[in-house]
Amino acid sequence: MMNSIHAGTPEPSGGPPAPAVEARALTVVRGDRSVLRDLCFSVEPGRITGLLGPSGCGKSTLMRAVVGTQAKVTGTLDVLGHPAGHPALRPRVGYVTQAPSIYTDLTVRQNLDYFAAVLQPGRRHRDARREAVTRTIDDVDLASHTDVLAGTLSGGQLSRVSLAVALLGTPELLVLDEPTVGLDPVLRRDLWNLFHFLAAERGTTVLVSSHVMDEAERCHRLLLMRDGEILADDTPAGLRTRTGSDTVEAAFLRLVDQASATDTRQETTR
Ligand SMILES: Nc1ncnc2c1ncn2[C@@H]1O[C@H](COP(=O)(O)OP(=O)(O)OP(=O)(O)O)[C@@H](O)[C@H]1O
Repeated sequence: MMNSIHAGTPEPSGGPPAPAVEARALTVVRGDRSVLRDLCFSVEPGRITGLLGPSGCGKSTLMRAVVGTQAKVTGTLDVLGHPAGHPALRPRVGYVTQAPSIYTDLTVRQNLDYFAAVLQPGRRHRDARREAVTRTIDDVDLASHTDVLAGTLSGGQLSRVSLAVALLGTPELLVLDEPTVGLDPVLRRDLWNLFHFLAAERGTTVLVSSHVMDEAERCHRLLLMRDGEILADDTPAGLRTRTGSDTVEAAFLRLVDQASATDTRQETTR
């Protein structure tokens, strides 16, 4: 296994490590609506940050903004020390969308060979490419399926191929949009073990969205979203404690109820 520590390294001044992602007054307009409003948060390097919230609250939009594929973004959004979408970030950020983006008429290995060649073209990188392809197949536990056509894989296997593609360049920041949707409990557990391995052993910063609240407990830190805003930014234990709840799900529901009550009060005083 490679063991290149990228993030979490203290600043030369000895201060805390710089955030992997930092947003200030981040607003995104889609159609005629502000779907993210005035967000301020930072993502710790080398840790797993979960982005949680109900369907439509803006998780994918926020991830797209972080990887630089979202239009109409205003405010400040810095990623690994550059403005989001900066060309220097391309090899440093891995992104897995909800829909697997791989070629179904190629085998698992052919897909990875192809994307590895896009990342590191040329004969002189041949050995590095081969090493990266073997490493990522191993990471996602698909060694027994390397010569299987992607079109004949199950949904869970397909999403693991997508993840392997994102891991090819050993990204410092891995952005994962609902990677465990539709997976069985064993696969979900294996994927979460992989995320923890990546954070702990390679120093990878993982930003992962989910609307499954039990996955929240597996994150180091959580950003809870509701209707384009961040409702809470805390550790799972911190959220449970400050809301007096037994689970993150109960904490989230309590925060939603509080926010709804505030909204109603504001409506009635207008
Ligand atoms: N092309 C678009 N034009 C206008 N509004 C859009 C567009 N795409 C998404 N939206 C709206 O933006 C909001 C946020 O969508 P987004 O996909 O980011 O939510 P999400 O939290 O990722 O949802 P899910 O969990 O279902 O994937 C939603 O209300 C959605 O209706």
